[in-house]
Amino acid sequence: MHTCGPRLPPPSSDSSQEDEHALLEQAAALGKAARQLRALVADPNDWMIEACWSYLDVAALNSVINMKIPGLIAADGSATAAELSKLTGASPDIILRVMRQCGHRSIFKETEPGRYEHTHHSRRLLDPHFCAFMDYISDDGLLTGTYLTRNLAKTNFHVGPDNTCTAFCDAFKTRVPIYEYYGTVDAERGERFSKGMVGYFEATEKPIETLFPFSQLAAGSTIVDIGAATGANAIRLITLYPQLNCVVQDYGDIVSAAANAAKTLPKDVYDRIVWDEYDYYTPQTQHGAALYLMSHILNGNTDELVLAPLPTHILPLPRSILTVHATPNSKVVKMFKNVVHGMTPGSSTLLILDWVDPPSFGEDRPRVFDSLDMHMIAQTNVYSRSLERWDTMLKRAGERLVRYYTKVEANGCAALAVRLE
Ligand SMILES: C[S@@+](CC[C@H](N)C(=O)[O-])C[C@H]1O[C@@H](n2cnc3c(N)ncnc32)[C@H](O)[C@@H]1O
Repeated sequence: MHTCGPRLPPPSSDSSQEDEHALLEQAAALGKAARQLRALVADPNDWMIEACWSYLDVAALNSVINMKIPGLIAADGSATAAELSKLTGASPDIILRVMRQCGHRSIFKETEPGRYEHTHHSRRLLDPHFCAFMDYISDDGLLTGTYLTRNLAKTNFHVGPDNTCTAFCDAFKTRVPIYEYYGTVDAERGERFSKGMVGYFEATEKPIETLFPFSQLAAGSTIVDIGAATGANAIRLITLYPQLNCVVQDYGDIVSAAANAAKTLPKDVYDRIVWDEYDYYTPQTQHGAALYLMSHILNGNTDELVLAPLPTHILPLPRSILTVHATPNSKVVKMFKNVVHGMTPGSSTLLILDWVDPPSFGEDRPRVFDSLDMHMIAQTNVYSRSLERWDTMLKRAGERLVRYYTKVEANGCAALAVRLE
C-alpha cells in the first residue's frame, strides 16, 4: 500500500524471489493446517499438559547452546553423549536428558541410544547470529517470562506506565530499562543481543533493500542508522549501494563493539561509515541527512498516555481512583521530535522499520507476531501498534511529519517513510 509520496518509486523484486515467497507461504499454510489437525485430535489432557511443560523445551535448548553442543556435532555427522561429555566436561546424564527434550521438538535426532545428529532445524544453530538470538530468547526471554504474570498482577493486569518497571526489571532486579541495561550495565548481554537481532531479522524479515527503494537515493546521500546495534542495516545498504554512506549511532559501548567488528569489512565500505555515540533521547546531531533510519527501536519505547492503576496492595479503593497516578509518557514522540532537529524539510526521510499490528483475528493471527508482542510487553511494557496509532504518534510530534510511503507485510513487518513538511 502506498500513499502520496515524493520522489521515490516502489522497490522491485525479481520473479525467483516471488516464487520462493509463494512456496514459503504454501508451506506455512500446510504447517498451520497440520497444527490445527493436531489440536483437533489431541487428548485435551495431553494437549494442556504439553503446553505447560514446553518451558522445559526452552530451558533444554538454552543448556544445549550454553554447552556449545551444536558446533560439536558435525553438520553431516554424529556424536555420542560420551563424546559430548568429554568435549564439554558436562555430565552425560544431563546431556542425554537435554538432548531428549530437544529431540521432541525435532531439534537434533537420536539415531541410536545416546548418539545424536543434526536435523535441518538444529543446523540453524550453527549460524552464530541466529544462535545468539535463540540464546537471548531462551535465556533472558524465558527468565523475564516467568516474571510477567507477577509483574502484571501488580497493576491489576494493565501494562505498566513505563519501561523502568517491566517484568525484565523485576527479573534482573533493576530499574534500568532493558536496552539501556544492555548498553551500559551488562556489555556481554548487550553484545549477544546485538548479534541476536541480526540473526532474528535475517531469519524473519525480508532483506531491508526490498522494503524501500534505497537505490534511488542520490549519490553522496547519508543514511543515519539510529539505535543501530551492530549497524548491520546501514552497512548492508552501503555495501549494496556504493553511492551511499552512513552514520552508525548507538550507546558508546555498542558503537565501539560494532566498529571493532566492522574492521573485517572491505576498506571501501568501512571508509564510508561514521561511528557516532549518540543518545536518541537527545536532539539529533547529524543534520540534513537524506535518510534517518529507526529500525526496531521505537517498539521498545512507551508512547501511550498510560492509565496505570495503583498497585493492588493499596486496594480496596474505589475503582474511580485507580487512574490517579496516570503518567503521560511519550518517549516515542520525544524521539520523533529529536529526529526532526536533524531533518531538512522536503528532502530528508525518516524511515521507520517496525511492526504494525495486522487487523486479523483468531486462527488467522500471525503466531510469531503475537509472541513478539507479549515478549515486548515483558521486556519494555509496550504494546504493538496499529497503523492509526503510528500516525497519531507522528502527529503528536508536531503535525509536520507526514507518512508518504507504507509497506506492511502479512506478518506485521512494516516500513513507513515519513517526510518533514
Ligand atoms: C532492538 S535493537 C535494534 C537494533 C537495530 N536498529 C536493528 O534493527 O537490528 C535497539 C537498539 O537501540 C539501542 N538504544 C537503546 N536506547 C538507546 C538510546 N537512548 N540511544 C541510542 N541507542 C539506544 C540499543 O543499544 C540497541 O542497539
